[in-house]
Amino acid sequence: MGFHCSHVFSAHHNPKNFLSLSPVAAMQREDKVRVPHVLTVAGSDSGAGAGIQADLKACASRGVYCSTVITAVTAQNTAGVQGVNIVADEFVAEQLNSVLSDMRPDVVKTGMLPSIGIVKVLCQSLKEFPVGALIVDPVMVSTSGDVLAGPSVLDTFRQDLLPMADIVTPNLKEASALLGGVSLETVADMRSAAKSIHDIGPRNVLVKGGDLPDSLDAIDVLFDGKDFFEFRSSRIKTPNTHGTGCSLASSIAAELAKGSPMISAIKVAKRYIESALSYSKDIIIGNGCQGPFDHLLKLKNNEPRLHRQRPFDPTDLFLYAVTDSRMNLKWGRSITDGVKAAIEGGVTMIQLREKEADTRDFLEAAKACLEICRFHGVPLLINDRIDVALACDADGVHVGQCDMPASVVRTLLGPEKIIGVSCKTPEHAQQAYLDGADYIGCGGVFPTNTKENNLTIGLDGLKTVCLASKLPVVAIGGIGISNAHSVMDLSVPNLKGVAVVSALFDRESISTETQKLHRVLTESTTSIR
Ligand SMILES: Cc1ncc(COP(=O)(O)OP(=O)(O)O)c(N)n1
Ligand SMILES: Cc1nc(C(=O)O)sc1CCOP(=O)(O)O
Ligand SMILES: [Mg+2]
Repeated sequence: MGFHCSHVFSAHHNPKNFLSLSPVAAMQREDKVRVPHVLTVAGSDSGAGAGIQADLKACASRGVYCSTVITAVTAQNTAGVQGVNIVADEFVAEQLNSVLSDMRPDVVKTGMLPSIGIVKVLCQSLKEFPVGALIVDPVMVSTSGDVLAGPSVLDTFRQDLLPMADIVTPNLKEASALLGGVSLETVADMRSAAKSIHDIGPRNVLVKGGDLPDSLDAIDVLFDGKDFFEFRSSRIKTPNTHGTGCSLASSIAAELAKGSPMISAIKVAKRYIESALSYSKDIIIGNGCQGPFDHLLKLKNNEPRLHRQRPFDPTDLFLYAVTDSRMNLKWGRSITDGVKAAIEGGVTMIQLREKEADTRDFLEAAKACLEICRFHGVPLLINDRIDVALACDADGVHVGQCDMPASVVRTLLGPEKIIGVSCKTPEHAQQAYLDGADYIGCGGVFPTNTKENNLTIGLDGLKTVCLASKLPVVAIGGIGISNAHSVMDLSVPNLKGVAVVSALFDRESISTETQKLHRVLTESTTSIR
């Protein structure tokens, strides 16, 4: 700590001291991972659709660290720009010094550079602290038509900044402004503009044709000084395009920081923007005519309360129905019919265990079951198939000792989803807890024909695991109306209920059997709730 403090205090006087690590600090870094890093030098957008905020989100989404130097603070929303407060040149210089001297970004990406002084201090800083690549997004006019960098800055752009750039990414208006107002209406015009801008000095020029009239696709043209490349993506009908320019440039910067060559970086960045726009095409933020999009592809999950997953409640394990494709086939039922009947009978949790189903059929069935379960407030988990759970946004998964480790599942599914792990020993239960599971399934309590070669641990085995477990437990294996009470009567802490396959699904009436079992559990001498 002392080491860090002394450097923070000395930074203003001698920023280069940041770089001289003590041998101890250097050693501490040996086994650490250095992450790709983009520094964005841009303006703040209070509406957070564009500028610094878009850059941060785009880089985070692409898995790259992003530091920020703020050149202006704008008062901005989905209707337009209401005010701009330009940061003093000296303070932009100080921010640049702080970041570049210590954090050594791989790539610098520029956005709004609203004054000649700011462009000059940036060029000076980059000469002092060279970086792997410089991406210049020549932001001049906001998408709402407001001027963000006046014509007076253009000369400094052309003379000082563009010759240092690895790539410059103008839209049609910006390309035209850089070239003194030429008209750009066709792909051929874009090509010739890219060539002329290249003559100013940047190594690559990407002219973005999003505003090109009469074009079904969004066409961008790259000139690398030798060849032309065209990038096409489908034009997504949405008002939520505010910040696409900033985000594209940041995403290119992010890919370059990861070590991609220029063409792959542009391709990946364009694909990312296209998917994010398509995902966000119907979201509503603000009342203006151009909304932001969802860089992290998460906002749409905020469905109405009825359709949203609720937090895991251990009492959901009380009567846990596990489906079986063979039993459904035997009784001529669809998965959804089985699920509906079990819910009608009073189950408190459902797991789709469809070992034989084709992936596509399984996914479709899972989506349909999820709709039914969300409507009734019953959590729906998927057995084994993390991919299916992710694809249908199920409430969670159940995995066994030979399936994907729960720690990996947790990383893939995130903190909110429910994860259950099959355990037969206290050691399994301890590991499930450490791996971030929410509950354990413990069995086979009794012999079963449903799962081949399943080890029966008996009531004693169940008791041992329950006593050792730090997680709630659901008992499984050969449990039905005739023996459920003996499980409940164990009256051990953590035992919250029973999970059942054949006693519900290998029966003529699923709902009747479910009701009967529910009654047995409720009436059992010791309430485990
Ligand atoms: C609630 C519950 N407990 C245990 C299991 C068994 O899971 P696993 O050991 O992975 O075996 P399969 O079900 O995949 O055959 C379960 N599914 N549910
Ligand atoms: C899927 C499963 N897992 C078990 C375990 O011991 O982990 S026993 C089992 C099958 C449970 O089916 P039934 O209720 O028909 O006996
Ligand atoms: Mg399994």
